Amino acid sequence: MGGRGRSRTQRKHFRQSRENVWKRPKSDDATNATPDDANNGRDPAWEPFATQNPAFDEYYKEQEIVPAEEWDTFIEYLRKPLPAAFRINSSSQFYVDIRLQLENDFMKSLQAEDADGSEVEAIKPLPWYPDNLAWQSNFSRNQLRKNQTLERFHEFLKLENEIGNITRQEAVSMVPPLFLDVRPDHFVLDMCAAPGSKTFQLLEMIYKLTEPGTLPSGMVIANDLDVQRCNLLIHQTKRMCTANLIVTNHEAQHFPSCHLHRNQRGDSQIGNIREPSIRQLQFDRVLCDVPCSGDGTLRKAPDIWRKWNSGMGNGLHGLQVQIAMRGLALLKVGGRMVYSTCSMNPVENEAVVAEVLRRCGGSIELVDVSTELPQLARRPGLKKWKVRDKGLWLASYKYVPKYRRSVVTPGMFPSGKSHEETSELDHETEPRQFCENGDGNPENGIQVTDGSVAPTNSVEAEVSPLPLEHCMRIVPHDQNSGAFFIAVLHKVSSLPAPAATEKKPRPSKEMDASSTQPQELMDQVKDGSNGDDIDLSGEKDVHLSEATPAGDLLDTEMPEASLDANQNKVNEENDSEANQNNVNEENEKQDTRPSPDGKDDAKMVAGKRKLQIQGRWRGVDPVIFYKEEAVVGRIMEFYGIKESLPFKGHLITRNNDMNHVKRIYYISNSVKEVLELNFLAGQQLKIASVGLKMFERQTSKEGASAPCLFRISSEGLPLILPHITKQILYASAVDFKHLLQYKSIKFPDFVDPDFGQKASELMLGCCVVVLKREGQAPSDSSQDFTPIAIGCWRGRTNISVMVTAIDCQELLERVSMLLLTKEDLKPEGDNPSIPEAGEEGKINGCDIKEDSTAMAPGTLD
Ligand SMILES: C[S@@+](CC[C@H](N)C(=O)[O-])C[C@H]1O[C@@H](n2cnc3c(N)ncnc32)[C@H](O)[C@@H]1O
Repeated sequence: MGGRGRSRTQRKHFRQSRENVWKRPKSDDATNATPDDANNGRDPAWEPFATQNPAFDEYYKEQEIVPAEEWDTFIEYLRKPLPAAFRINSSSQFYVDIRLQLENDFMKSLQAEDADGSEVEAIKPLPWYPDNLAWQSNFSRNQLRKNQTLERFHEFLKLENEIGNITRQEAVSMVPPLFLDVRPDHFVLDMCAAPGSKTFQLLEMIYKLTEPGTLPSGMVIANDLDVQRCNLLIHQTKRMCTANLIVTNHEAQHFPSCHLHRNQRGDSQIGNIREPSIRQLQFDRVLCDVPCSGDGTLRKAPDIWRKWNSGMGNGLHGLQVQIAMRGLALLKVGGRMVYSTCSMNPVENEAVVAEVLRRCGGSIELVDVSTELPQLARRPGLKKWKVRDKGLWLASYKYVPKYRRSVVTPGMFPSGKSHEETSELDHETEPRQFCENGDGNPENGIQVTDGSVAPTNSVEAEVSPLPLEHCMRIVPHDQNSGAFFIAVLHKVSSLPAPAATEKKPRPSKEMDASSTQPQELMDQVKDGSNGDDIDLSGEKDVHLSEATPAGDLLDTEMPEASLDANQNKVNEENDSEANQNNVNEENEKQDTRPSPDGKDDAKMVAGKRKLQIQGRWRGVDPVIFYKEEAVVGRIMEFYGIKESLPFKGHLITRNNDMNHVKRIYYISNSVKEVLELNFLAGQQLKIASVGLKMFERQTSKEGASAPCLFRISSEGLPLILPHITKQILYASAVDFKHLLQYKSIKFPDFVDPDFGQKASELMLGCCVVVLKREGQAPSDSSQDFTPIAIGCWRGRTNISVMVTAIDCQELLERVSMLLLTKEDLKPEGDNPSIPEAGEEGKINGCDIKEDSTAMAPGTLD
């Protein structure tokens, strides 16, 4: 279950991110409006985007991205809106029901609409995605609102997405994780993870085959440089309710390895750790879904037509290589890394793959995955391409004018050879000698164009000797999708020394393509949501902090700039409900630089809130192992927690002040190992979010007088449920439904008097109500299905539900469907005194208040 526990900041970013991409940004209005528009009274903001760009056509024709005879179809598809796609979350309790609903109900009813003569196509499962878990629908928003069946489908999508049972995601964006071959015991790094659609898939893979109440032995670290996008990532993955995830906020190219030096051991907040189980971060799988120019998402983000230029890809190549190299350095020997972009540009794709293969000199292989996912239509990677810079087509590095050599690098070309290695033509050419506005003067055999005139093909491109045909390019017209590029890499042996120790980046040079400055490039570049339902136009995307050293060096010297590149806060405990284990931007802007001697910590108080410090990271909530034995003992005693759930060392908080801990998070064994290593290595990881929220302090007056101050959170309930022996009630279907409908019921008013009696016998405080299923004896834990349960509060006179309104709504629907199918529930008519949901009325003579909002903790009667 999901839809819970998200902060205001997260919700705001989520809303912003989902603004209609077809709406032209405000800033464009003035520039694009013509006097005619004013006179005609047209609103230029709602003009459709131009879906053409001569420079784009010229570029990709010259690169032979598709055979000449396919060009028209290719372009035609790029101009069509993209069909919507979504995935069923396979770790959802109800995933089988949802799939059945789609297969048996919606697929048929929507097909019937089609048969009625309307133009809409039915929904269909994507044939290449395993187990019918990914679907595509061709309905536009308007169509979805058009009639009742479609509207019902629309509502279904909205609700299930909000709950976390489905994820809207562009079809091609679902592909890279499928080639990672993730197993439940794997440690996985998702280097550029926000907004998190692929992280979600990775977590599902880790959780595959996991029994209720247990956790997989693997884990995922999801990283993103951008703080706002980290919030989206946290928001997205929160729906997964996982204890096996750490969200970090680093430059991927400098992701720390937490390498422990010999004999290094810790005397840290977690106490003396004798021998850590791991001595550095190494991953079985790495997903390297890098920031890119994003022209593969043109169908969904048509503003890219206008912004596109060939300099975007050139400007990102260097960063992409750095990130891929760091990923390979952090990959275990024998491990697999997937490199992917939502760009079609060979400079961001094949050129990057070729460059890392060259740098890794045989320690990395490009895997031939042509037999995997045979139903996915894709094209082999290109072996030849050219580089375009400043209106010039460059077939080889030797043609790069000297003044551009810091920008156009040898690695961008198929041979990867520098000018020393090729027969150099001496270009002392000054910038002024190149025509940038289109008179097309050939210089030393180079055809100069202005970007809007088709160049000649007089310069033959180099051909790469590497097996780049093993890369995959998905093009839109093969299966009515977006475009994507994927390469699968296998680490055969340790990287050669120079490759393993990446040089520090040269920000200004790497980023300066076609005189495009980094910030300008960031503005131009699609934020790189890689085709997912997120668009944060104008947000900072690529960020290279000045001279950040490789992560390994963090524990010796840490330049200020890299400590908190974004000057934003990762803050949780000191704030209200809004800040829950996430990157918080609504905090006051404070100086986030480290204090050289650490003495001025006490002074770091701005406004009402004290600045939080996570090890070496300022403005970030600390990660503290929670070891308050008295409190933990009380919790264990109150809920009767069995030893089957390991507790010791598995609880953390984000607050140094043990007296004011509001939330306690649960972490898996794998996450515990990483946190322990991180502490020993001097807290190199900047952790934005970690663990599963298991307990929350009850702050209401009544809550404060309960024997246990901590209630079980909705997120934590599925995990802890099989391990608790106290404070549990088993409700009949009718009473369970009534609780969901009316939120609060007095003990004598339950239909089953025995239930009311048992409820009154519980201790004051949090309790769990489990739906009694047919043939199930109360407290029978050997069920072949996951129990349906909700967190409640046993008050002085009643039981109140502590579940969000949206979760109640979803559960009501699921329970109704389930029970009606099994004929387990008498029709409502058998209980004439029970009003329909939404009515205000009485149950057995008792006043019922229909509460459309969630029963917020602390508002109990
Ligand atoms: C293509 S998107 C990732 C999409 C994501 N994998 C998904 O499936 O939802 C690229 C991401 O890289 C992030 N990014 C940009 N530069 C980065 C860097 N140097 N290190 C880490 N992340 C970076 C951007 O903030 C953006 O969220």
